[in-house]
Amino acid sequence: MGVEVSVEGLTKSFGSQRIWQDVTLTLPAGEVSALLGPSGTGKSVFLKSLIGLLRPEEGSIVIDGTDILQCSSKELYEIRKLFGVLFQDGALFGSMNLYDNVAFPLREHTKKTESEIRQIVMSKLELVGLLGAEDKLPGEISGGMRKRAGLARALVLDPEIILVDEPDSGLDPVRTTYISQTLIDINAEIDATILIVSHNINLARTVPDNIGMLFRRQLVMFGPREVLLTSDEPVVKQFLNGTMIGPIGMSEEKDEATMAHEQALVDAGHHAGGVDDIEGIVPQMQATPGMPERQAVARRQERVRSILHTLPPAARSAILEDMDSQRRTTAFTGSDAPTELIPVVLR
Ligand SMILES: Nc1ncnc2c1ncn2[C@@H]1O[C@H](COP(=O)(O)OP(=O)(O)OP(=O)(O)O)[C@@H](O)[C@H]1O
Repeated sequence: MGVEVSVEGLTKSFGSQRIWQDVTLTLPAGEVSALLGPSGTGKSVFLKSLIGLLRPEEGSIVIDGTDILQCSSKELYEIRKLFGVLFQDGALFGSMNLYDNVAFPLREHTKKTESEIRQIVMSKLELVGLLGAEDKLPGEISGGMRKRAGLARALVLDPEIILVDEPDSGLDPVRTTYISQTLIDINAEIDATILIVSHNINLARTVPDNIGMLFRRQLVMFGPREVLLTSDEPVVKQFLNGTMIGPIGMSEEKDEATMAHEQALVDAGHHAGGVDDIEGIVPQMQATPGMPERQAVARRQERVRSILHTLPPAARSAILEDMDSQRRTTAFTGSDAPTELIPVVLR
């Protein structure tokens, strides 16, 4: 199973520019979490900090018992081996075909034979749906395929933590759903801790077990998906519905006067953009039939049950409703379930 990542009081600046401050959150072991936020709020900076590519000036990042901000460079090197990272553009070598790109970390960091490498590379290419494309160069395939290849490469060293930076960037909604399904399937197959950085609303609503959001240099919230998806926070609602009405502006946050002016325009009939409010919580994606069961589901249920009393009422009732419907599904598909379904005749 993947390891827990525990971040406390993390603050990062570049010179006098504060990116975010006092960020505290725990990525539960083996669960899928997502970090959302408008462009430029420092999501990628956060992701790079987790793997030690950037160094926050305050706070701690404890991974597998080691604070990577305090440890030696040798320890950091060891901790980094736990990670698989998918960068935005897949970060593939343009002159190597997909097979060699995916094989690269194995040739670089292990003493495996070419036949062992072949077995691993082909199984990861199959997992991301790229079998048959091994001979292609990155320049000959679509952006979605490049991301899949990047994901396959991130998986070959059996990572316990997978960081994914904007898996949807440059992809159409359908390809985004396919890559979302792949991420859920990967979690089912290897039970790794996954953090996805994204501003894709569909992905946020359907993929993660836990969601956090960065805004105005703060972590607005982080917790079980139901907390953010039922939140009344204006910035969260605006983000989830993609409208222009709310605190998020074109390039940065808005002031009160701008917000009042825009609200007046909408009250006068101007369309605020975005989609209509989606009532309730969209069901979370499940692993593709035939994949192993996601171990994270049961673990998360236990964990969430233990913190239920600390959650806002709307989130609490959404969680209880979900647990109830899962119980009913399990009861129906359990050993007492009818073995034959009565066919429905459509006329
Ligand atoms: N190495 C760096 N040196 C100086 N400033 C940086 C560096 N890396 C990022 N920044 C700044 O940090 C801020 C946050 O950038 P980041 O890329 O993390 O945002 P983001 O939330 O991932 O945005 P997007 O969703 O558009 O990718 C930006 O203002 C960026 O210019």
